[in-house]
Amino acid sequence: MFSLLYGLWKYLFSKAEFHVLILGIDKAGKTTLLEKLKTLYSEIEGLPPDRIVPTVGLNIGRAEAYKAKLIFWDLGGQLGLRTIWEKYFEEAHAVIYVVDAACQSRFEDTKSALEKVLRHEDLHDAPFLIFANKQDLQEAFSADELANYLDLKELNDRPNLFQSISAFDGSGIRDGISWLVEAMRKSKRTEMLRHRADAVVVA
Ligand SMILES: Nc1nc2c(ncn2[C@@H]2O[C@H](COP(=O)(O)OP(=O)(O)OP(=O)(O)O)[C@@H](O)[C@H]2O)c(=O)[nH]1
Ligand SMILES: [Mg+2]
Repeated sequence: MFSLLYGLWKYLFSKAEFHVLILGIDKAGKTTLLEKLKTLYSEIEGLPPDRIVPTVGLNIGRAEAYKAKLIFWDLGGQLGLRTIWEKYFEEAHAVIYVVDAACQSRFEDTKSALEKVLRHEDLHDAPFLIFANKQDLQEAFSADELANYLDLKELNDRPNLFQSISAFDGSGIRDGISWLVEAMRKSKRTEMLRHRADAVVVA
C-alpha cells in the first residue's frame, strides 16, 4: 500500500526529467554553452571560456529550468568523433544543435552533419533547437539568415526553432531553453520514451 501511494505521489509531484543532446561541429561553442547553462540554471558556476578545451569524451551538465530537470550531454564535434553521437540518440528527448554563425566557410560542413542527425531513425520526432551562436561577433548570421541559408526540409516534420545566442554573454539562451522545455513536454517522443521506461519497470 505504501509503495503504491509513494508511486502515485512521485508520479504527481516529481519533476519531469529530460535528456538533451548538445551537438554541432567542432568549435561551434557547445561546451561554452554547457558551462553557461550551468551558470544560468544550476547552483554551480560554469567554467569561464578561457578554461574550456576541445571535447574528446562526454561532458554532462545538470540543471533545473521551468519546473523540469534537464540533463545535458555535450559531445565532441571533431570529424573523427561524430560517429559517437548516434550512441546517445535513443535516450535523448531533444537536440540542441549549435552553429558558429560567424563562420560562413563551415556552413556546408555543419549542414551535412545536421542533415545526417535529422535523418537518423533513432531521433524520430525529437524537437530540435538550433542555436545560431557567437552573436557577439559582428559577422554573425542571425537565426533567420541561418535558417534560410541551411534550408533544411528535414526540419519541417518536427518541432524546431532557430534562435540567435551568444554563449559568451548568455543572450538568447533563456528564450531557447524555455521553448525547448515546452516542446519536450508536448512531444510525441517524450510520450514514447515514457512508455518504454514504464515497460522496462513492469518487466
Ligand atoms: N565570440 C564568441 N566565441 C565563442 C562563443 N562560444 C564559444 N566561443 C569560442 O569558440 C571556440 C570553441 O568553443 P568550444 O565551446 O570549445 O566549442 P565546441 O563546440 O565545444 O568544440 P568541440 O568540443 O571541439 O566540439 C572557443 O574559442 C570559444 O571561446 C561565443 O558565443 N562568442
Ligand atoms: Mg566541446
